[in-house]
Amino acid sequence: MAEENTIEPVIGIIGGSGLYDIDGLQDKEWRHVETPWGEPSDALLFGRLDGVRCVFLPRHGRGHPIPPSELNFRANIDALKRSGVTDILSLSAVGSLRDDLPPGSFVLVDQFIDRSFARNKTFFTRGCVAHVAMADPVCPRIGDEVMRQANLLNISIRKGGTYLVMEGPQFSTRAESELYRQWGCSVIGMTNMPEAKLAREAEIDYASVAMVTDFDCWHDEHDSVTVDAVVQVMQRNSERARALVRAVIPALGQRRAPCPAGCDRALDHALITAPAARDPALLAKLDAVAGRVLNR
Ligand SMILES: CSC[C@H]1O[C@H](OP(=O)(O)O)[C@H](O)[C@@H]1O
Ligand SMILES: Nc1ncnc2[nH]cnc12
Repeated sequence: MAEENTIEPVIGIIGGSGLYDIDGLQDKEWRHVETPWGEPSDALLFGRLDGVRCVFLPRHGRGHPIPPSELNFRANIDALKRSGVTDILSLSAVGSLRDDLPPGSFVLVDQFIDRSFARNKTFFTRGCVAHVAMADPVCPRIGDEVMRQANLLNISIRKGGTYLVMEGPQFSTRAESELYRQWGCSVIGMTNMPEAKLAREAEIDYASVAMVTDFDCWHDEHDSVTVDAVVQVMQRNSERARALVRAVIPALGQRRAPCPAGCDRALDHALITAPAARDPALLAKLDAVAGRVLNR
C-alpha cells in the first residue's frame, strides 16, 4: 500500500448513559477542546491503547448533566474532528422494540429513523449549503471490525437493526412504541441523530452499538422502562461494552486505505453554494469539518 494514500486512524469513542470513561488508556489526559459551535458535552479524554491514538467523549458529560435535547451535537462532532478523529464508535443505551432483543442484547445498528425535532442537525447553514448522502448512515468497515472483535471475545451482537431516534426526554407513549414496532424498528433511543448525520458531514466514519436495557413500554410481560431499570441493566452491559471498546480501538487503529464506502469523502459531491455566494464567517467555522474540500 503506498504510504501517501494511507491514513493513520485516530479512534473516537462516544460513551452513552452509564459509560462516562474508558479504562486501560496510556498517557491519558482530559483536555478541553474549543469549537466554533460552542461547548462540547465535556472535556475529551485523550490517550493511547496499544499505541493507537484514541479520544473519548462522554455524550451527556461526566455525571450525566445534559439531557438529549440540550446536547450540542455539532460541538461534540467538531471537537472530535478537530482532535484528529477519523473513526467514531458510538455506544448507547436503548429500549427494545422486538421480542427477540431482550435486555442485555447488543445491536450493530445499520439504519435510523430520525424523529428528533429540537436539535441543530447540520453544519451547513445559510451561506454554505451541502447535502450529504445518508442512505447508508453507518460505516460498514467499522461494523465489520466490531463484529470480528465481538466474535473473538464471545460477545453476541445482532448485525443490523433500525434505531428510532425520539426527542425525549420523556419516554414514549404506548401508542408511539407500537407505531415504531409496526415501522419495523428494532430499538429506540434519544441520541444517535443528529450525531450520525453530523459525523457524515464532518467526513468521520461512524458506527453505533446499541445496548438494550429495557422493553420500552409495549411488552405485556415486562414493566415499562424506568431510569432505574436502564441504569441497572447498563451496569450489567458495561463490562462487555468496555471489553469491546478495548479490543476495537487497536483493531481499527492500524494504518489503512481510505474508507471503501467513501464515508471520509462525503463532501466530495455535496456542496451546492457557489463560491461567490458563500458566507466567509460560516466558512471560517467550517475549518475543521470541511477544510478538506473548502481549501482545495
Ligand atoms: C438513561 S435512559 C435514556 C437516555 O439513555 C440513552 O442515552 P445514550 O444514547 O446516550 O446512551 C437515551 O438515548 C437517553 O438519552
Ligand atoms: N425505552 C427507551 N426509550 C428511549 N431511550 C432509551 N434509552 C434506554 N431505553 C430507552
